[in-house]
Amino acid sequence: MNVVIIGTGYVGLTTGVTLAYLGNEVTCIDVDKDKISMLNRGITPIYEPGLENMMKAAKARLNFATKYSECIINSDIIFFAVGTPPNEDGSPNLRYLYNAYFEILNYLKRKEKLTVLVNKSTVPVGTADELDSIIKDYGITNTQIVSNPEFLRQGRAMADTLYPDRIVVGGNCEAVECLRNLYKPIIEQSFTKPEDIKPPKERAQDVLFLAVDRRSAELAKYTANAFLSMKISFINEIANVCDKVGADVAKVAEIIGSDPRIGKEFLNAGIGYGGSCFPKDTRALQYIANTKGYSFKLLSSVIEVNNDQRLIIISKLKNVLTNLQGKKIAVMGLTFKPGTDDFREAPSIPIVQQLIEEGAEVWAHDPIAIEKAQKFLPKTVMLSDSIENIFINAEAAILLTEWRFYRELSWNELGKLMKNKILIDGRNSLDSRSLKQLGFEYWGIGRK
Ligand SMILES: NC(=O)c1ccc[n+]([C@@H]2O[C@H](COP(=O)([O-])OP(=O)(O)OC[C@H]3O[C@@H](n4cnc5c(N)ncnc54)[C@H](O)[C@@H]3O)[C@@H](O)[C@H]2O)c1
Ligand SMILES: O=c1ccn([C@@H]2O[C@H](COP(=O)(O)OP(=O)(O)O[C@H]3O[C@H](CO)[C@@H](O)[C@H](O)[C@H]3O)[C@@H](O)[C@H]2O)c(=O)[nH]1
Repeated sequence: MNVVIIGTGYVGLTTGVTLAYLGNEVTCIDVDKDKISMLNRGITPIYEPGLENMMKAAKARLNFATKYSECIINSDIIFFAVGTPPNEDGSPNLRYLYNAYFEILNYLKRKEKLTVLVNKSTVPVGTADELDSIIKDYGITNTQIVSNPEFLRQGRAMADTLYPDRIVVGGNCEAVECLRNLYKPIIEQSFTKPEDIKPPKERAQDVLFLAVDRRSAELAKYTANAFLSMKISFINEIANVCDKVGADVAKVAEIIGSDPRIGKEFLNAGIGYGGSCFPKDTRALQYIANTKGYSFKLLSSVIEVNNDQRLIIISKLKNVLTNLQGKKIAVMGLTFKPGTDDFREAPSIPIVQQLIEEGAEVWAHDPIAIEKAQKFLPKTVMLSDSIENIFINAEAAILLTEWRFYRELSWNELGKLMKNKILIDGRNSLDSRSLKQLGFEYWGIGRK
């Protein structure tokens, strides 16, 4: 099939490369000239394991462009994967999506064959209906809009796309069948498996294809993210209770998680969730409910708990150091989670800002994103490629992103560089027992 992807970010690029790999002719369009120029040179602008290799493998069927052009006329399916970032009030900004739709209207008018327009961007309930009526007002009748929410995780985007649990398509029959056909190799798992992209260990055998109405598909995306965020905020509150009563949150999570009704995923306590989706989508769902006169109390608490949780690490530091004025603090990990170079809503940003406000001298390290960090952190933060540098004379170290790199460090040697061997693990990721044996004063989140 002829596919056009509008918006070549995490979602658009992953989708475009995958669909080309599966045998479709794909054109990826983006207004960002630098991104397209990199892609045309075979370089991926984002860090996603397996993406670059798959892009190479699909090269013959993959085009990148900055201009909407004749490819729209020839397309069977057009995906919209532009950003929907939050406005000040939490509502999603739909400017990019509407702009993209307006850009293609003139081309659609010239088309004879049916075009399926696919909303992959996360959008409020009713957006597809609204776009549908705008298109009809322009006298265009040969299009059908479907909602096809995306559930990939950054850092695992390729595996999540090739080996998803489910594919959700909301829309009317003809368009839904067109997408079922497009996704057939994934639904049936009948493609050549790339060697460097492994399926998740516990994946169900069949990929569920869920054909629903558009509004349910649109709401399901927000619901999934809100529910996962709720699990994280819930376990974080349990961790805070653990700290008060002397229990271990990892043990509590293991016990409750072994009940399949609860499930063991997303029960890692820490400094809260970040990233481009959970903070944005929880606020968007809260906003959507509010606009309909419904106050979503549980979701408001999920958001509030997450905001407070980020700064818990500062209180823990102050408990051991009394005050932070003039003290060197080593910060490990800056991206919002391991496996990505993304800083959107990274907890490291408010934490580092607060450390600076408290007068600390902040030295920070990240295994892959130290250059990018300059754009997001205050200028006074000393960013270093060398883990040793940040530990020299440090009064304490804090871990904010659980990169494997930090678990594999030679802690004995690093401890010798520090002024005080104090370690606060904001992700409960380090081996507390061996660190204590090495003489570290170790504090986790909700760990005895
Ligand atoms: N990042 C994720 O993990 C993820 C997962 C699931 C769903 N989503 C949703 O998917 C959507 C896209 O997210 P993303 O992270 O890929 O965004 P992104 O910011 O990485 O990419 C969006 C791209 O769209 C481009 N763009 C904006 N306006 C355009 C236009 N008019 N024409 C062509 N290109 C245009 C931008 O230049 C940018 O490259 C969002 O709604 C997001 O909530 C994201
Ligand atoms: O037990 C956990 C699991 C995650 N997190 C944090 O939660 C955030 C989000 O993590 P993750 O879900 O792995 O990353 P994303 O790439 O943001 O993916 C989420 O957001 C995407 C965008 O909507 C969805 O498509 C995915 O299904 C959804 O998992 C990160 O800050 C993690 O550190 C925790 O604190 N504890």
